[in-house]
Amino acid sequence: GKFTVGDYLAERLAQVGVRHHFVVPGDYNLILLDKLQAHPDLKEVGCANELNCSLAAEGYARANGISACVVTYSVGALSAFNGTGSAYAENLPLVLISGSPNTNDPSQYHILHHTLGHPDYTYQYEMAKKITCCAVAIPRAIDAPRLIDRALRAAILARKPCYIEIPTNLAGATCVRPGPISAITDPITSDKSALEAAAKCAAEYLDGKLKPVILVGPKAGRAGSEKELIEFAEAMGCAVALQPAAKGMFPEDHKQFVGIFWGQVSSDAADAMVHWADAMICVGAVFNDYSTVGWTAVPNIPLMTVDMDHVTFPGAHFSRVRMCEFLSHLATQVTFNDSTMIEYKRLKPDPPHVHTAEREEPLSRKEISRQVQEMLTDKTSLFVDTGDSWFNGIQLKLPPGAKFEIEMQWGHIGWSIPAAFGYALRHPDRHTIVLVGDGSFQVTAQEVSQMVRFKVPITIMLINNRGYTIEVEIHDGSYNKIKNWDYAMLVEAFNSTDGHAKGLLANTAGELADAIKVAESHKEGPTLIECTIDQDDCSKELITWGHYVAAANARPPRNMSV
Ligand SMILES: C/C(NCc1cnc(C)nc1N)=C(/S)[C@H](O)COP(=O)(O)OP(=O)(O)O
Ligand SMILES: [Mg+2]
Repeated sequence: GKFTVGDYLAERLAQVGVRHHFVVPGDYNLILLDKLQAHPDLKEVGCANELNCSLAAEGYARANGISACVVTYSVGALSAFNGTGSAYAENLPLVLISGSPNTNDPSQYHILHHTLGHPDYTYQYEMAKKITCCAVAIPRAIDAPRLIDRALRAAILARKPCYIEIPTNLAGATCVRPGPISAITDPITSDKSALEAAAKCAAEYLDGKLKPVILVGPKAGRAGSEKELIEFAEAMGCAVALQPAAKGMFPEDHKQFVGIFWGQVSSDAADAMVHWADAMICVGAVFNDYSTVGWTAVPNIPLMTVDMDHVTFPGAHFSRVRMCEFLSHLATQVTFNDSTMIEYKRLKPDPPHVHTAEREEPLSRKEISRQVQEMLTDKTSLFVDTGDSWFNGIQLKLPPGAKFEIEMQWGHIGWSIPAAFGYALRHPDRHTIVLVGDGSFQVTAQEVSQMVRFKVPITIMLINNRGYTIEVEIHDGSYNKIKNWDYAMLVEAFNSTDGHAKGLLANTAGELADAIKVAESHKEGPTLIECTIDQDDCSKELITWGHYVAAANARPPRNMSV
């Protein structure tokens, strides 16, 4: 048959590495879905709603490097904007694709369904521009190759989402076949002179410094620089601290790992090392209100920062220097200096004694963490949702090979359920485990039914503390209470007559241990374990962190009258 706009998009998505595309159908995108479905390399994954569809694509992009979410106009896309915002905040190239009205409708001033009820349908495209690095609306079939290629290349280079809007009557319109994919995927390498000048500046910055420390942030992983980071760190010989959102991006069993730097809620004396440093090399770091504990933990020495495509020093900036190329170049230039590791050996706290609860003891947060720690292997990918799960997850020690996924910049409660689903489809080889609170779970619970449908054996540790405990610790009120569900029963409901999920309840340490054994041998579908703990049984880190974040939120408005 004829080659169409939809076929062009399908071929390009397959060429950039997409193997599953996440969809919710609607009459503006049905022809497009047919074309995507027809591509041999693409597997269509239906989701229960467009918020979850976009969050599943966000999680898929973490596993695959790029993802696609296909929704219908307005009623679909406006929900998918939330997962797209997450992809923007988290530096993930999610391709948001939306069907849109027939190209004849605007000039006929037609009032159409799913729209705001007036004949101007450009509002979605205008909104999409704000939350993507490139937004295109295809006006004619002949423009499709140029605009689709532009959006895909922009997303791949910037590691940000892009938006492609395809009118319902263009998806099946005739289109030329795509040219070489290298035109889309070839990276922009560092400018040679900028790279050399930046390396020279680094030598000057480090010259004479006695106690350099490397601080790793979340963009180090997103830039695909984990290998070069290890090379650089080993050439330096110095302490390596990680921001919480970067957990898992540098091996925690590495001899130079000194813990998570998170101000007063740091782990393993990482804060002492950062405060002791006389030089700090920030690699992909993001200093926001949460990672600086309400601005109480902002480094106060001059920094050298290595970002995804530029490098800065006190008094210098170099554009078009790619992080991975700069780090591996520096690794051949720097002088080995392990003074910080010698000091760390003096400071490193002894591992805390962890109490093992008796089987009949009521479950506590500490006992859950102890048992989850024992679940972690080199095959584990651990997702931690917004809530005390952040703190419990970040305090866990990752064994070699274990991976960690967190959404600390966007922080959408419930993200972990669809995101883990999308991730696990791309990584069936890994054991995906989710740490999620009861409040978060209630936001996106429907996607457990997709885990049942696609037989994805994810283990969901649902921490039921009867409400929004993070919010309770920041600022309490009746709004932090939620209606309790029978979570184990809910999973049975998703099974209906043809599902194989397991829903288990653990009120005691023994029941949790037994439930984890069931989960580890259950491969036919997800296992949800509801772990009940007291509402105020939260980590000490959450209470400290919540106190400072609440203070930052409460800063009075500057006196504007003078
Ligand atoms: C309501 C909200 N944040 C505000 C919020 C509201 N809506 C969205 C989409 N995202 C958000 N972060 C948060 S962190 C709750 O404490 C989460 O509760 P839960 O999942 O139960 O975890 P904890 O009990 O450990 O806090
Ligand atoms: Mg809760």
